[in-house]
Amino acid sequence: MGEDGRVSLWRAPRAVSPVDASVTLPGSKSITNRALILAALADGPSTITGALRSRDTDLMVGALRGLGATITDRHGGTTLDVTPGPLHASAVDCGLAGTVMRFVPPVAALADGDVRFDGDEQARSRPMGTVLAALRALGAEIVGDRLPFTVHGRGSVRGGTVTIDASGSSQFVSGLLLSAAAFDEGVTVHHDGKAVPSMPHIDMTVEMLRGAGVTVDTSEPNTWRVHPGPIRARNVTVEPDLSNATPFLAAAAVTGGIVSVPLWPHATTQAGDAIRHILERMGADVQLSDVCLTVRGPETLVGIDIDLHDVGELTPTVAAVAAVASTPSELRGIAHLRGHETDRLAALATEIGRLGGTVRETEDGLRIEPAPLHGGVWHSYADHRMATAGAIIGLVVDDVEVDDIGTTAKTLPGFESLWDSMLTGVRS
Ligand SMILES: O=C(O)C1=C[C@@H](OP(=O)(O)O)[C@@H](O)[C@H](O)C1
Ligand SMILES: C=C(OP(=O)(O)O)C(=O)O
Repeated sequence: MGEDGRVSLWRAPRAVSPVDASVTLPGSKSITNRALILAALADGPSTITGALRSRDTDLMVGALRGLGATITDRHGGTTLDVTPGPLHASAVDCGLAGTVMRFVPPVAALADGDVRFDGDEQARSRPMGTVLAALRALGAEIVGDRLPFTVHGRGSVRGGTVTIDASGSSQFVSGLLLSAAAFDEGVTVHHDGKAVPSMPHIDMTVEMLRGAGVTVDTSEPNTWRVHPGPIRARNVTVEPDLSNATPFLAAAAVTGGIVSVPLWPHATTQAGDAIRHILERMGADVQLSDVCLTVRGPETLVGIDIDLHDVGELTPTVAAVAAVASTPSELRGIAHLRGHETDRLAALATEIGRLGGTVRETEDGLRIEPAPLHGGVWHSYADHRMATAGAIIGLVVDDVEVDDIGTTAKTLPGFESLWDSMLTGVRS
């Protein structure tokens, strides 16, 4: 925001030559926020190393501190020491963070006292009703169906079995599972509806619960059963955020350059790992070594026909690459993106269209045709991944200006300087 109250424009740097850089990314938002919830409910103190510090993770730290956990930091903030405490009345600011608004209410239901939730104006339209109705069915008392709402915590929650339609967000399932072991009877979640999106994120939840000694039964399809019992305190090291790596790897793809990301895990539940195969299918050469992932962009980038249902978080990056590809792309299976930070399908169609692109919003995705793009203002809609999508296009299109580049602080503070360093070939 400028001094006059208007959102300032960031001139997206144009790549004057193919990029050639190594970019080290901070920790994963999704892993950090899960680790924080589990540590706050654990049976002793834990340490989280390599944590992401960003708006979304700071909101999670603030929420859990307010509820009673003691959280201190070291090493510039990226090592977090978490000591659980009795959970009590509080007020939670969710900002625009899906992980805070969906993961913290079950923790609040365990508190002794009222916990009021609110967030950004834009967060008030993000879907919440499914999680709150499920919590009520499990014995919690809640007033409201979307932000703002109040959880009347009574110190314990009965738990049991609940059937929900999680086709709107995997976070509905993850949120219930993360606290479930602390409910008297544990929780069994059945999903009934169209396919659940972002399944790798539910796998991440299950894997992290099991890592903390919680018994989770996933033997029946669309059913997750968490047994009641202690959540073991443990020290966790957070992987780099692979979704946040995708704009940098896309930079190699669109400029015909080369970008390496150190510490890319060989086995991971992060959705961002899918970028390897996506960029390969679009013509890039992708190599995963013991030390890093390296993407070399092709001479001619081709479009892609792909179902992104499992990895919807990558859509803004993939759409930006597709917008400058030589052949059409069809991105499918992502109707649920209409409930993300903003309606991402409408936002991408509008903004690529504004720069001269040909994009059609379909029932469950986007169809993007090759077209010569020109400069203009790219609107971010307070969405970090919209802002980085504008930056990708701006590498190869003159005079693209991104409004509110600062919104990238939701998950990647300092994005602009990391982007500049990539362009100047600094190896971070
Ligand atoms: O659990 C998580 O950490 C996330 C789950 C996904 O949400 P949806 O299932 O709503 O897409 C993903 O898009 C989001 O960025 C993070
Ligand atoms: C959908 C996203 O975030 P949130 O955790 O707020 O849902 C995202 O980061 O792409």
